[in-house]
Amino acid sequence: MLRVEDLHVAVGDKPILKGVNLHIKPGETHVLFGPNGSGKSTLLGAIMGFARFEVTSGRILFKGEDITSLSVHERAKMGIGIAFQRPPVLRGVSLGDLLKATGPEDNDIDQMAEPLRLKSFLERDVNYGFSGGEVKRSEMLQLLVQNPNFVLLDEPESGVDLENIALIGQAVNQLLQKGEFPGNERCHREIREGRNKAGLIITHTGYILDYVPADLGHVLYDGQLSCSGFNPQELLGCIHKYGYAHCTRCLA
Ligand SMILES: Nc1ncnc2c1ncn2[C@@H]1O[C@H](COP(=O)(O)OP(=O)(O)OP(=O)(O)O)[C@@H](O)[C@H]1O
Repeated sequence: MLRVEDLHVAVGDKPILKGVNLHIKPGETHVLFGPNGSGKSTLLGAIMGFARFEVTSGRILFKGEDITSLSVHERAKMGIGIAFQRPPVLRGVSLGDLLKATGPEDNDIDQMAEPLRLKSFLERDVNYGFSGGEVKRSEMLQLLVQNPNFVLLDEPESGVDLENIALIGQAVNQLLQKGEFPGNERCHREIREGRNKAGLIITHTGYILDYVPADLGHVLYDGQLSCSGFNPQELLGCIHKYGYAHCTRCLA
């Protein structure tokens, strides 16, 4: 579904990604670990097509098509969605209006907001005054409404309290067709029809893995995938034991 080939990305004049190769097949969930500043969000931003991430060489293919020069809007229409690490506040735009504008008419927004405990937030401006955990739940709700084929999740559980991580996990599973979620009939139809969604999740702690079954894990270190294609839980254990720089030690 997604193929990243020898991707080099710069932000301003600074090279951040220095030859990333990644292949995520339909139905697969991959996890991305790595130290602060190694380029994880840069990789997600480059896949989504944000202009500040300049692809200096390499390419990104989605559903077999080279999307390297496509706009964010075109990529979103092809089925890529992103949940930000630190999403912006949108003053003057209520969450309910945003959700109505981005999703199909047959979505029951109230019903979809209920399990994420966001029904009372629909009248509020997007993310304005939301707590850290509320922002993350709002990101999940926006993605559930958009219903993309491929999701990029940047630290979905960071700042979320222990009880609400389960809600985030449930939402991620719905996005990845690993479980049901109320109010989104289109998603349920797709699950029954067996469509294969896929995703790439950045996590530092791995807490989300307690709820979301993931297939493969990678470590981004100094702009490259230094350790790639391992069981995510085992990889997490190796990072704890040997650190990011030497995590291949117990896996290679
Ligand atoms: N405009 C800029 N000019 C110079 N460096 C930048 C600019 N924007 C981002 N960077 C740098 O790019 C590097 C990669 O950032 P990125 O957000 O991708 O890291 P990350 O792996 O997601 O980190 P974290 O785990 O802390 O979220 C960081 O060192 C950051 O400071």
